[in-house]
Amino acid sequence: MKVSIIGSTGYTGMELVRLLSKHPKVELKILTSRSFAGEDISDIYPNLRGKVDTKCEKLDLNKLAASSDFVYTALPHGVSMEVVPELVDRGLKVIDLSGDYRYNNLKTYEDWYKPHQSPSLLEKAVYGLPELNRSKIKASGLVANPGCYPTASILALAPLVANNLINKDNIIIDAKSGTSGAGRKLSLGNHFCEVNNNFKAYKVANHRHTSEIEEKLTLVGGEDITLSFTPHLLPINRGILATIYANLEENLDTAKILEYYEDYYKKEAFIRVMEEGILPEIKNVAGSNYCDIGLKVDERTGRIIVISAIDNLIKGSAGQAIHNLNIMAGWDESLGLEDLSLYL
Ligand SMILES: NC(=O)C1=CN([C@@H]2O[C@H](COP(=O)(O)OP(=O)(O)OC[C@H]3O[C@@H](n4cnc5c(N)ncnc54)[C@H](OP(=O)(O)O)[C@@H]3O)[C@@H](O)[C@H]2O)C=CC1
Ligand SMILES: CC(=O)N[C@@H](CCC(=O)OP(=O)(O)O)C(=O)O
Repeated sequence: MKVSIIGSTGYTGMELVRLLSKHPKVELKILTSRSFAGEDISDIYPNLRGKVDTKCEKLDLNKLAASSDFVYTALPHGVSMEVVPELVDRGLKVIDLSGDYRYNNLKTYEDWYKPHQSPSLLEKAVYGLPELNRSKIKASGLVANPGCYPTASILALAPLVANNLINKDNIIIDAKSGTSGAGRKLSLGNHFCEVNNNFKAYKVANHRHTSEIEEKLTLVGGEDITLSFTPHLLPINRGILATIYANLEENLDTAKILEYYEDYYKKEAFIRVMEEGILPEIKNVAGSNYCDIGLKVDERTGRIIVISAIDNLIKGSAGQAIHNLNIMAGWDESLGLEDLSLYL
C-alpha cells in the first residue's frame, strides 16, 4: 500500500513516519511540509537516520494523488479541512488526525472550534476509535482519528456507560498529558522553564475535548451526557493518565465491575484491563499502542474511580491511525504496532 503523509514534520507526523517505516505492508511515498520542503525527514528528525531518508516536499495534490492509495493528514484543526475535501474528491482514502471531522453534529463543532468549510463530509466521516466503530471504519474512505484525551477518557468510560452502571449527569474526568500533546510548534506556555518542575491545569471548563467525549459517550449510552473535563500539563514528553470519577447506580464491587470491562474488551488487542489491585501507569504504555485501564470502587462514597493510561502520540494519535489503516485495508490489526513500552 502506497501511503503519503501531509504535515509529516509535526510530532504526530514524525511518529507516523517512524511506525510506518517498520510496517510490513506499507511503502512510504510523499512526505509534505511547508517549512522543511527540500530537506530530508532524517535531518529534521535524526532518530529516523538510516531508516527513512525521504525528502519532504510542498504539497502538490495531483502528484500526491498519482502516487498514493492512502493519505494521512497530520495538520492542525482548521487546516485539515482545507485539504481533505480535495483528497476525497480524488478518490483517496484518508485518515485525518485533527478535530475537523470527528463530530456528527455540525453545531457542536462550530460551537467549540470555528465555522466548518466542508460540513457535508461530517456525515461521510467515521470516528476512528476501533474498539467502538470497527465495522464502520472498515467500510469508510474518511476516518477522523480521535483526540488523545478523548481516546483515554472514552475507552475508560464506555463499559460503564454502555451497561448503565453509572449516573450520567456527574462524571468527572481529571486528565494529565505530557507536553508533546501540544505539538512541536513553539509557544510560551510549553517552553522548558514553564513546564519543567511544574504541574498546572489549563482550559478549565472550556477545553474542546469535553464536547468530543460527550458526543461519543452519548452515542454509546443512548442518552445525553454532560460531564466535567479538566486537562493538566505534565513535565514529561509522552503519555496521558486520566482519573475518572462517577457515581454508581447500584452497589457493585470492584471485582464485578472488572467483569464488565473484561467482557466489553475481550476481543481487543490494545486494551489491557488491569486485575484488581493493579493500576495503570504512563511508563507501562509510553512507546506502545496500549490503553491500560484499572479501577476501584470507593464503597464509602458509592463512587467508582477509573484510571486509564495511553501514549498520546501512539494510541492517542499515530498508533491508532495505523490501527485504523490496518482495519480499512483488511490486514491483521496489530501490524506495525507490536512494540511494548520501553518502561524506563
Ligand atoms: N500531539 C498529539 O499528541 C496529538 C495531536 N493530534 C492532532 O494531530 C494534528 C497534528 O498534531 P501535531 O503533530 O502534534 O502538531 P505539530 O504542531 O507538531 O505539527 C503540525 C504539522 O502541520 C504542519 N502545518 C502547521 N500549520 C500548517 C498550515 N497552516 N498549513 C499547512 N501545514 C501546516 C506543520 O509543518 P509545516 O509547517 O512544515 O508544514 C507540521 O508538520 C493536530 O490536529 C493535533 O491536534 C491528535 C492527537 C494527539
Ligand atoms: C498537552 C496539550 O496541549 N494537548 C492538546 C491535545 C492534543 C490532541 O489530542 O488534540 P487534538 O487532536 O484534538 O488537537 C490540547 O490540550 O489541546
